[in-house]
Amino acid sequence: MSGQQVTVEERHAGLSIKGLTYRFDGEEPLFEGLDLDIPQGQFVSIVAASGMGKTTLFRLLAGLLQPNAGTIRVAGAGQGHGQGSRSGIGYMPQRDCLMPWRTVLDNAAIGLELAGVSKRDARSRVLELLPELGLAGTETKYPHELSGGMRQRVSFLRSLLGGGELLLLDEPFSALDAMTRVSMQQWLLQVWEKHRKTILFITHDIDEALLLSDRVLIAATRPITKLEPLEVELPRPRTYETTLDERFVALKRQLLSQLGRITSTLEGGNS
Ligand SMILES: Nc1ncnc2c1ncn2[C@@H]1O[C@H](COP(=O)(O)OP(=O)(O)OP(=O)(O)O)[C@@H](O)[C@H]1O
Repeated sequence: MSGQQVTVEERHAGLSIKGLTYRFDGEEPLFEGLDLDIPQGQFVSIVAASGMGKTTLFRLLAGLLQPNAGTIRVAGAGQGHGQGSRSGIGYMPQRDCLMPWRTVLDNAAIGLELAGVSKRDARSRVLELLPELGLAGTETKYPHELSGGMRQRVSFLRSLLGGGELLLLDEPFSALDAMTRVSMQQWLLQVWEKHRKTILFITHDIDEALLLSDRVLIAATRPITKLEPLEVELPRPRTYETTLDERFVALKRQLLSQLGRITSTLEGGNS
């Protein structure tokens, strides 16, 4: 596939997927001929029913699974298609997966160390960023000494430092209580507005998807052959007040109606 022509659109994409097809052995396909282009620096959320393959998509993008067909290009990442995990992508799973025996400093530094940065340089980069991420003074603490929100910030920092231009965030706030979740959304918006990485974000929470994203993608078919886009043209910077804006409410109504139509189609198709 390396000899394929690359279009201008693909060259400016943070992520470009062409004809992605994947099925687990002996199972129905989850993706069939899926195309997707995400411009560099956009914040995009995916909303899909449980079990449709969101986490599998992330594992394909991270190179942890290999597609049956199709290509995946990530700006700044190593290979587009092949064996082994893809470098240049930060992957933050639902649960923080911090190592309990490592301090905040050493947990956050590991992504850089794995990328070949010396331990000393990795640590000084982490120390530089801790205050900005609301983690000042936590460097010698262990994960069990932190709140859930703080653990997710450390996990995010590790992904930010270890990854390149694309961050994959798999329902990172789903295990947090409502108040912590709201403050983590504000926090993520501020960090993203400063660093402007391309973010692909999985969530089941419609308000969260609309508040954070430039575009929401909805999985409309099973197997997923396309993702229906909803452009979120709300001004930035956004705060929680944005969720009270009438334009936000109108988008939410539109998204709920799209989801309702899709759900009835999927249920009808599966019966
Ligand atoms: N290793 C595997 N082998 C076979 N089937 C699998 C494997 N991993 C996942 N699946 C199946 O693939 C489908 C998609 O799984 P996936 O975890 O990607 O869904 P999801 O959309 O992320 O779901 P959720 O929202 O519930 O987390 C599910 O039916 C799941 O049972």
